[in-house]
Amino acid sequence: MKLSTDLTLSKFLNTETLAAYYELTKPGITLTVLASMLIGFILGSGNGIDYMLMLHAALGTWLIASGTAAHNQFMEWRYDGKMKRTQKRPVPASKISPRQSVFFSLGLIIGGLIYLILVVNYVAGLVSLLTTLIYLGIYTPMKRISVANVFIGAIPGALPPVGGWAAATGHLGSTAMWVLFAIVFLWQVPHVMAIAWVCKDDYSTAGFKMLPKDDPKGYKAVALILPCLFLLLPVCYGLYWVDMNSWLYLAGSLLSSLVFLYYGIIFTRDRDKPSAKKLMFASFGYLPAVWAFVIIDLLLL
Ligand code: HEM
Ligand SMILES: CC(C)=CCC/C(C)=C/CC/C(C)=C/COP(=O)(O)OP(=O)(O)O
Repeated sequence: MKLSTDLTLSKFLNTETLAAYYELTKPGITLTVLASMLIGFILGSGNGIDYMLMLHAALGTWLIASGTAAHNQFMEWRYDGKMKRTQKRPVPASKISPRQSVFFSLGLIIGGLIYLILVVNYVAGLVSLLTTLIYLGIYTPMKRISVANVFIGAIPGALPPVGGWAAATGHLGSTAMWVLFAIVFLWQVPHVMAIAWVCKDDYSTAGFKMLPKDDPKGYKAVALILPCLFLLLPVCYGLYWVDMNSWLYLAGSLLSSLVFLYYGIIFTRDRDKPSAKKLMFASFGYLPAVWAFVIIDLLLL
């Protein structure tokens, strides 16, 4: 009995298995989610940041966000196995079994939720629970039903700054918090549409509906992307308007939004994979840039 426990433990602890579990948590997306939560926490804190509380909020959010991302990979492993982009993920590549991925992901979700409720506050816990439920319960199945999934997926995507705000303040009533929500919500539409164009064939082979129907020339995709890119300009102005940040943030975020818009316009003109790829990379840079301007502005001015 002892020997078999030791063998299971040593198998679990070998570096390849640990790397596979880490990959199951979608580290890139999860880290950006964590950064968005921290921005909500810092702005929600006003002048006095409680660093200990911030650390607890980060740990709880990291646990539940990782678990949520891992559970999405469990739910989609058969479809992921059909796409070039995702077929090397741990479950389709048989590095982790579906059963192991369920235990691991549910453990992280439940652990993170309890941690947030007990150590941070129940509002932050409830926001995270709502995030997980919308992402796994509505968005994930909807990806195979309708392109409207982008507007549903954008809700859990944009809730982490709200969770951060709730963690710092214990409540949800603030214009600045909804401005943060709007920035991430609007950013996701070009982010997702650009990726959907780049991975067009892959997504349709796996049966995902990520692009508008009957849109071979990409006009419908452009109609979704451009309004969001234009709206990011006044929405970014919102944080300056509510006095959360000053001119340095304003200049940096408007410049970032203009660069993002520029790549949106290039895509509007060309509507092909190379221009979609450029827009996709611009989307990867946009949020980190805006968050960096929020922080630099707070530190310097
Ligand atoms: C409906 C919403 C979203 C969809 C469908 C989506 C989809 C994707 C996909 C498919 C990729 C991989 C692109 C590639 O293979 O090159 C990606 C990359 C990325 N996404 Fe998103 N995403 C969404 C929302 C978000 C949110 C809310 C965040 C974080 C706040 C985020 C952060 C990132 C980051 C950092 C990357 C690049 C690194 C990586 O691939 O892990 N995404 N996204
Ligand atoms: C605090 C907390 C619970 C945070 C969780 C937030 C979270 C996981 C947001 C994900 C946003 C999103 C829609 C990603 C794309 O997933 P996808 O399934 O389209 O990506 P894929 O095709 O690469 O699997």
